[in-house]
Amino acid sequence: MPTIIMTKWPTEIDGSVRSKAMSFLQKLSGDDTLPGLHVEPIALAVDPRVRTGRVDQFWRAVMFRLDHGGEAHYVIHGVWPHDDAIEVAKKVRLTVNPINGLPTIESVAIPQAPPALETQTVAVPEVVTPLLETLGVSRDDLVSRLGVPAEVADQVLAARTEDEVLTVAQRHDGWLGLMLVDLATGDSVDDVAAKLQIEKSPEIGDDDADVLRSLQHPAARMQFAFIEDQDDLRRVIESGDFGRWRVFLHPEQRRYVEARYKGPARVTGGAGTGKTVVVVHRARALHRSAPQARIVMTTFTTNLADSMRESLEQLDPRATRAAGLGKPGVHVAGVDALAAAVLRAAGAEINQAIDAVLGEPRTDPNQRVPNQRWHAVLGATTTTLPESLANETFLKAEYETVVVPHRVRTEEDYLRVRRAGRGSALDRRRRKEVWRLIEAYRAHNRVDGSLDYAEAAAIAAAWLEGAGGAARPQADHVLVDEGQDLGPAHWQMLRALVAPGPDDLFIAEDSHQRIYGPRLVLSRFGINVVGRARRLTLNYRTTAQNLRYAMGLLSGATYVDLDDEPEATGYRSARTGPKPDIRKVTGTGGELQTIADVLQGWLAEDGVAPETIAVLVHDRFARERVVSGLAERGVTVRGVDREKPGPGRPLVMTMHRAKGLEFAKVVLAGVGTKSPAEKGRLAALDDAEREDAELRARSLTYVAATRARDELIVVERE
Ligand SMILES: Nc1ncnc2c1ncn2[C@@H]1O[C@H](COP(=O)(O)OP(=O)(O)OP(=O)(O)O)[C@@H](O)[C@H]1O
Repeated sequence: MPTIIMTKWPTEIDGSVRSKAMSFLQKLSGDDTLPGLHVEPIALAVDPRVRTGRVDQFWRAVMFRLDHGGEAHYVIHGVWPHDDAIEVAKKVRLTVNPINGLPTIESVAIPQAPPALETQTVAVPEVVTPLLETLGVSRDDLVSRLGVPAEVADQVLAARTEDEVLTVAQRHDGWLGLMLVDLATGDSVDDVAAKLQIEKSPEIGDDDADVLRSLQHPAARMQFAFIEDQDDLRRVIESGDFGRWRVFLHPEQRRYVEARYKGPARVTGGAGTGKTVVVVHRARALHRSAPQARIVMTTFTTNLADSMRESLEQLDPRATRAAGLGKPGVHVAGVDALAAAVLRAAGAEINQAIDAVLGEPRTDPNQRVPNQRWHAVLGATTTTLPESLANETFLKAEYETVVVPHRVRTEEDYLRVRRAGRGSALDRRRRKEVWRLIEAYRAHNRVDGSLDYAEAAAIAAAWLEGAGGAARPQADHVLVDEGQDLGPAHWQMLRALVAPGPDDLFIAEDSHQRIYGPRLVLSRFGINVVGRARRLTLNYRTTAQNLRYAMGLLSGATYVDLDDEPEATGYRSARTGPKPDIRKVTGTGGELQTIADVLQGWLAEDGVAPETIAVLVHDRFARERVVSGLAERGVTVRGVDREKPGPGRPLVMTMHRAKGLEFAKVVLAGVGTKSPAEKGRLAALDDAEREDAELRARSLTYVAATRARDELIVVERE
């Protein structure tokens, strides 16, 4: 039976043609000799492998036929109206690059347009050394080492700035475009060759078997997908632009999806580099190779867990959802929901685990402590501690990063515990005083019998580790997204959820986006990823201009990853667009009017779906203010809290809520301003705590700025 190999189609086709194309390809993959398919060569075509096929009376498919091992293989180039299809078919050619062994589809009769070297973003002086020359990349490197076609090499060598190289890169899909982006952003020729897994002298010719081999190369699979079954086919045809992640992985993404590790592994990468995509694909790959395996996919927030679950369903509707924690299939849940599931699974045995962590019972372990509890405790208890310690931020952090994970049950335990990683030193007298507040906190919780989130996770960990019995792992593979936001007790629980072994834990993280969790080092929790930590660098989401602005927000601060190593930067994007627009405004009125004007302008543009526009603000109060302020100015928007955003209106949400989401156009409001309450809170903190709070505030703005795919407007109050 013929094999179908799909490409990213260069033409836009609407739904009805798509379903006809689907039925054509289904028939083709069953029997390519069926007369109704009209699979025919084209006279005078530059490539003798080219064929056309009849999709319907009006539409034709253009494809390449390759014969190998007694079977036909069809590389589907696209679907066009009849006459256009014949024109395309005459000119198009599928070749193997003789230097790097990668496949290329080129249209021989259409000359390459010269690079449009002017861009609106950079003022270039008259005489400037071309960028690649400055970076030490020669024509010989490009042509003879990497296999860049000579005319493209000449164009990029003439380009003076990064944006000019990106303009050339944007004209070339697949490995060639990617190569140019990586070179423009400073990768060495060797780095590029290694990333794309290009061998020095691939022994590859140009017959059908060679072409097929080249189509299987990891770098080729960014553009070419071998179809295994009808579901695969449907996924590729229906995916469109936004569904490409389901099919065409970057070679590095593919590597981390397919790699099998001896123990925990970690992938880092800036916002939008496709970490979530890797986690979801990897979960599916593990599930496919062992359908009975118990796979857990988790992240910090419930909203993100929901969207990962949806992504898995889109990727593979047949992937089995586990019937619950500890059952075969894929179980997707936010990390705190996971803790709750463990507590439920433990039944009465949980009491021993509660005792191991708290040293006292809780009557209602499934109930969570209300948000304001530390506040209430501070209001009701006198203390001799200075304000820099007697505040909610310090006490909560001390409790969640020292007391709970160390299972400190008594004052004596607390006086002895190591407070590694905590900024403020505490002498014995102060420790006693802190412990008094912790006792008060626990006393409040005893009354309603509840646990806070950190306690619940630590108790879940204790039960899984075997408090009162043997260890009780509930999973074979655990995959974690947004790892930077998890706290110590979460890691204890995840470590205990799966027995140490091959592919036990896979973690995606970006320390630049740490907005919830404390700084911590994974090895303290028995999670050792040394030698298995990897990095993604290509941003798929946002334009190079937005990315530069977002990275600029981080400059000057120091970030370390979950291995305590400095976080790298060097992220790049293959897309270009307008520079972010920074608008200075005066007062709340000025801010609201500017946002209203921007939204009205965007809504008036053709083809803009309102729900792809978002206004991101600091907190719920600002959200409510913006929603009503815009309504007063005639712009109806939708304030989004925890629920799934609906269609039809621009959205207003907090920057925290926007984590993991993306929008075509984004307004960031309130950047650079702090409310009086926030100023007061920061002023009360000690230096270490304040520094961390400020780092997180920066990260929050970075998270928000990286939600914009195309356009970003930042409204700053003077
Ligand atoms: N191989 C790919 N092909 C096309 N699009 C991709 C690919 N990988 C990722 N994307 C797209 O890039 C965007 C960002 O991907 P994803 O959310 O996985 O990144 P992330 O690193 O988890 O981002 P963040 O840390 O900001 O949440 C998504 O729209 C995703 O569909």
